[in-house]
Amino acid sequence: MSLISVNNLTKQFQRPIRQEGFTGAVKDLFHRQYEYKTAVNDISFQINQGEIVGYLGPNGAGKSTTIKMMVGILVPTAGSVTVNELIPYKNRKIHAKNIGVVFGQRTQLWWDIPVTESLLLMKYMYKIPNDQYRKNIELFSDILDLHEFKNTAVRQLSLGQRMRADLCAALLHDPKILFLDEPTIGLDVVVKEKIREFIKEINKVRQTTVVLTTHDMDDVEKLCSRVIVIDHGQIMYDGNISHLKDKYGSDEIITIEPEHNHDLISLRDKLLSLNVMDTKIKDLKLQITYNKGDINSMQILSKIMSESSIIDFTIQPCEIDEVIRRMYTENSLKGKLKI
Ligand SMILES: Nc1ncnc2c1ncn2[C@@H]1O[C@H](COP(=O)(O)OP(=O)(O)OP(=O)(O)O)[C@@H](O)[C@H]1O
Repeated sequence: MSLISVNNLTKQFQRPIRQEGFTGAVKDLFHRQYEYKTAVNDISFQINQGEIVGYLGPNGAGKSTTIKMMVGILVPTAGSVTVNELIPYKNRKIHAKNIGVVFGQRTQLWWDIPVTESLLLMKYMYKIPNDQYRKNIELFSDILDLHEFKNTAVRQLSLGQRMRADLCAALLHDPKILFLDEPTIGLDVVVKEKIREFIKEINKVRQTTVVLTTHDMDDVEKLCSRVIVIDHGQIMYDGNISHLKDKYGSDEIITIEPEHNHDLISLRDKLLSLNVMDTKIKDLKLQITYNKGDINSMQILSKIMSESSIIDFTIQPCEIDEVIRRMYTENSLKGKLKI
C-alpha cells in the first residue's frame, strides 16, 4: 500500500473582491463579493516508501498548497489525501510524529535561543528518547557540520546554517516522510551540495520518503528518481526524468574546436549533408545541434574527423530546466497536455 495517497484532491481559496474608492469600500461593508481561485484541481498520485519525489511547477502552480494539505495545515475542498493511513488535517498530532517539514523561507526553530537549545526543545516536544536523540544529534551534526554554530542564536545564523539546523530539527524524531519546500533556495553551491548529500544519505540509510518542491533543477537531477509536474493546479507529468528528457529534451549540442580556424566554414557546409538541426560558429568553435532520434554523436564526429583535425570537442545534453520549460510552453500553447 502507498505511503501517500492523493485522490482527486482539490483546493479552492475564497478571496474578497475589493471595490474601488470610498463608495466601493462602503458597498463592501454591506455586500462583500468573493472570487474563487482553484489552486489544486482534481489531482491524484501515489507515493511509496523510500521514494524521493520532486514536485515541480512554475510560480503559483499549486505546489505549496498540495504540500500544505499533505502536512495537514490546509483542509481539502474536495477529494482526499492520506499519509501513512492518516488523514493529515484530522489527525494532526499523530501525523506530526510521522513527518518532518522544512519550508525554505521559514524556520521552525526558536529565533532567540542557541541552536542546541532549540533542538533540545524539539526533543521534549516530540518526546524523543535520550538514546535516539544522542545518536541523531551526533550523526546529523557530523554530516551537516552543525558544530561550528551550535551555540549561536538562530537569528544570528546565515541562511545556509539555519537551513542545516532546520533539517536536523525536522529529522530528530525519525519521521517516515520528509516534506521539503524549496530546501536550497538562496544557498551557495557548497551548502546546496551538503544538503543534497544529507537528503540522499537519510533516504538511503533510513528509507525516509522525501517529497521536495524546488525551482533548482540541480536538486531534481541529483536527488529525484521521479518527478510530478503541476501547472495551473493540474498534473502535467508523473514519471521518471529520463522519460521526460526523451520526450522534450532529445536534442544535444556538440561543440567542436578545429585545429585550424579556416576549417570552420567548410566544416559547417559539409555538415549540411547530415540530418542535424542547426549549426553555428561561435568563439572560433562549431556548435552542432542535433536530435538523438535522427543521428548520433559518433556519426557526426566521424564525419568531422574525416574532414579535419580537431583539438577538442564536448557533448552537452539538453538541461532538465530546458526540458521543463519546453513542457510548460507546449502546455500553454496546446491547453492541457496529454502524456
Ligand atoms: N491562502 C490563500 N488564499 C488565496 N489564494 C491563495 C492562497 N494560497 C495560495 N493561493 C493561490 O493559489 C495558487 C497556488 O499557490 P501555491 O502557493 O500553491 O503555488 P506554488 O506552486 O507553491 O508557487 P511558488 O512556486 O511561487 O511558491 C496561487 O495562485 C496563489 O495565489
